[in-house]
Amino acid sequence: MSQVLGKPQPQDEDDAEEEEEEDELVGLADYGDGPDSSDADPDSGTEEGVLDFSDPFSTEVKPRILLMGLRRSGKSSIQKVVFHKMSPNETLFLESTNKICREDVSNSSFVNFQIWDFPGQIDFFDPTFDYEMIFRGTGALIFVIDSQNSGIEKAFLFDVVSKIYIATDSTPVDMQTYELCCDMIDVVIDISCIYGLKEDGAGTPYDKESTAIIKLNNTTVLYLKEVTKFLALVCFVREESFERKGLIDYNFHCFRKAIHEVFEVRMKVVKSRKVQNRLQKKKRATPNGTPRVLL
Ligand SMILES: Nc1nc2c(ncn2[C@@H]2O[C@H](COP(=O)(O)OP(=O)(O)OP(=O)(O)O)[C@@H](O)[C@H]2O)c(=O)[nH]1
Repeated sequence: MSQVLGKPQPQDEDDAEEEEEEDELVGLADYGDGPDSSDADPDSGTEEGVLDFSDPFSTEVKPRILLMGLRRSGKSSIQKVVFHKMSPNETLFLESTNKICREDVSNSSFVNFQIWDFPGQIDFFDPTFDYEMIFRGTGALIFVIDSQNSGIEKAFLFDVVSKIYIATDSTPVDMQTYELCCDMIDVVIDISCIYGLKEDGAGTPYDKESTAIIKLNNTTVLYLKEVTKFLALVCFVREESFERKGLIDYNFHCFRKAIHEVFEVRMKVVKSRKVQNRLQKKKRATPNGTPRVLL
């Protein structure tokens, strides 16, 4: 996470750790400082250069996304368009990446990971690289939305900053539907930025519960509801069902509660991991090499 200007600097290692811990916990509930890029030189042998993805004493264990592919195959473009709001046309002017770049993405409560961009010219199969590749599913988060009974035709749980959908129901996703949701998020987020998160925009049905409604046609309504400050549920609802909105709102209420519980568990896990790491470090050695705990 990048350093915050004007913030008093920690006095010692423990203070620094505590501050980092606080930052991470805050990061789960608030925006961080946005993406933080750094170049990692594979030859330098520094922390950034060594491709050690498994530091056992690391206090911050972030999932890592490795962008790998042929030269000029679009790795940097994906990163810029998804995380920096660069328009696809602008990627035409991107220069070739000539070293490994690492970026911390921590500007939302849910999306918190590192991206490593491996430039096309790097021979990833060079035996001097010590790496391990793990492909992990993101894990579906949509608990059961009672779509049949509530009249919801399609539901997405979005990270509103990156507009990545974290989860969706089991019906197929088509690009048009997805793009419509993204446009709606853009509009709602713009309005909420202008008028303050909990205020109505002029003529826009953005009420105090952070809800937005757009009537698409005679049969479907697009319904957005804020789940947390960073997550929004966007649903396509049949209009006749929307008239009985109580059931949808009840479903939403249960869903929101479950999501909040997930975050509470996550906060507890992060906190206990930090405590464990600190204990482990203290046990290791004093500055003169004497073990702190005499056996
Ligand atoms: N037509 C088309 N062009 C693309 C697409 N994605 C990226 N490009 C273009 O391809 C060129 C290379 O894109 P980069 O994102 O720099 O590729 P890279 O894989 O990071 O390249 P290296 O850094 O050399 O490894 C740019 O001019 C992009 O505008 C795509 O989906 N379609």
